[in-house]
Amino acid sequence: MAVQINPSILSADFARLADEAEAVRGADWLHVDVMDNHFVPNLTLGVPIVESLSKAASTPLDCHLMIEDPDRWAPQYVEAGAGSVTFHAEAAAAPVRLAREIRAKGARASMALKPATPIEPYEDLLPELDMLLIMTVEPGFGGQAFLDIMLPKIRRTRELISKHGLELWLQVDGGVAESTIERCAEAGADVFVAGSAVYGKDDPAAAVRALRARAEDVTASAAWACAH
Ligand SMILES: O=C(CO)[C@H](O)[C@H](O)COP(=O)(O)O
Repeated sequence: MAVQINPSILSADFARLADEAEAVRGADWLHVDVMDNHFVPNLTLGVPIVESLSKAASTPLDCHLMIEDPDRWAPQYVEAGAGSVTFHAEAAAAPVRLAREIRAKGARASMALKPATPIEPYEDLLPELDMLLIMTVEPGFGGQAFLDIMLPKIRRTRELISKHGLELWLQVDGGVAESTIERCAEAGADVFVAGSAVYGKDDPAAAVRALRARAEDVTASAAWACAH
């Protein structure tokens, strides 16, 4: 199972988005944080910017919708060119129907859990998803400290994925940096979102390579990866 590094454009210069996308060439996906100032106390960007960025960027877009009413909006992000769309379990009225609609429109369907939301109630939904995102900060802002208390949830989620024999990607987002990525990889994550740890560096592409190397080192010998 390959490690994936997804730089979050929340920490990029929004006036130079196309250039910032090119600055992380070699990354697997560009993580796009969509915030509506209702689901989270911050406001970022919407469908028109995703549509433009999807045409300008050579890296596919992984859109993380931190918004109310994703049942209405998520399909529009697929139409705007996102290759993967993540909605929040806490916000979706009909998560199974929504995941099926995202897939039917041709994108990968993903669901996110805030730190206080357990994975267990969603075990039966996992086959409907291509990726599960575990937030390792409270969503809303970049540059927050990684929440170590999320590591057991990452472990339990990896166990559920193995138990059901699923090809589900397990993404972590928030405070992921060279100092924390190894703990996430050891616990079972294989897709890593990093904002300030990439765009906060002088050479963002080198930061992506450094993060990847650390995660790959751990994944090569991690019990969960060997058992897979
Ligand atoms: O979803 C997010 C915030 O809600 C961001 O993707 C995340 O916080 C990335 O920033 P950083 O790596 O600096 O923590």
